[in-house]
Amino acid sequence: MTAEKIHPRYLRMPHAERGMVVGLFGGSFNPPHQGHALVAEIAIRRLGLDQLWWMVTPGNPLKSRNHLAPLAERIALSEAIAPDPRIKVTAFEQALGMNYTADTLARIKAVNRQVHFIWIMGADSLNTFHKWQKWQTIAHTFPIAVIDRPGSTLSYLSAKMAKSFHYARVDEDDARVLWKKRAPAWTFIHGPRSALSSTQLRAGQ
Ligand SMILES: Nc1ncnc2c1ncn2[C@@H]1O[C@H](COP(=O)(O)OP(=O)(O)OP(=O)(O)O)[C@@H](O)[C@H]1O
Ligand SMILES: O=C(O)c1ccc[n+]([C@@H]2O[C@H](COP(=O)([O-])O)[C@@H](O)[C@H]2O)c1
Repeated sequence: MTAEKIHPRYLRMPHAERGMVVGLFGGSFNPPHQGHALVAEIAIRRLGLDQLWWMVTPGNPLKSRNHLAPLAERIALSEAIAPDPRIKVTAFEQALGMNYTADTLARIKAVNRQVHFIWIMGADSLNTFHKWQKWQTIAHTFPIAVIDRPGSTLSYLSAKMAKSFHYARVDEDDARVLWKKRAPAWTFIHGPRSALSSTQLRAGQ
């Protein structure tokens, strides 16, 4: 399926008002599942978000695209599963020709100087974060909230990112004011967990 089948509203960066706190939740969503919806719900509540941009990536640079469903399909399934009107499903990275998060965040920052952003990811992503392009730049761009995930609970201690930015860790009791912190700043949020994964769903389990 090609970009022409994607409604143009998904190819524009969502609009946020000045002063808003906006979570950026990037993912392959191949397919999206209730674990993603739970992360979004926890992030909205614990971080006090006005919006959460559910950013469906054209393709994770570290993953093979062999079994990647078309972007239009991942967008439609994300819309169907996103539980809250504050969630804005988007795929504007496709239109910008970007799939490196560092580039995306630089662009978001450049055009939204008055908005407060927080990058959101699951605990498994924290484990591999140091393999992302310009990962230290990402950590210096926006605060980061890591949501616990079964199997990766200890990443907040063992991940390379966690060690490198140990000094910048914020207690989860202060998650609601994370947006006020100057990056680097990150927190690890515990709460209800889901063991679901897209891999499992693709395997039909
Ligand atoms: N069950 C879950 N609990 C917490 N975070 C999750 C969960 N599932 C996915 N995430 C997070 O959501 C984001 C998008 O994940 P992704 O779309 O790759 O899903 P996935 O289930 O990990 O997929 P796959 O199994 O194909 O790797 C990532 O930051 C990931 O860490
Ligand atoms: O920029 C990178 O090098 C990079 C490497 C791996 C993952 N990411 C981003 O991380 C988000 C989660 O990806 P995924 O495949 O784990 O759902 C998604 O927005 C990807 O574009 C980004």
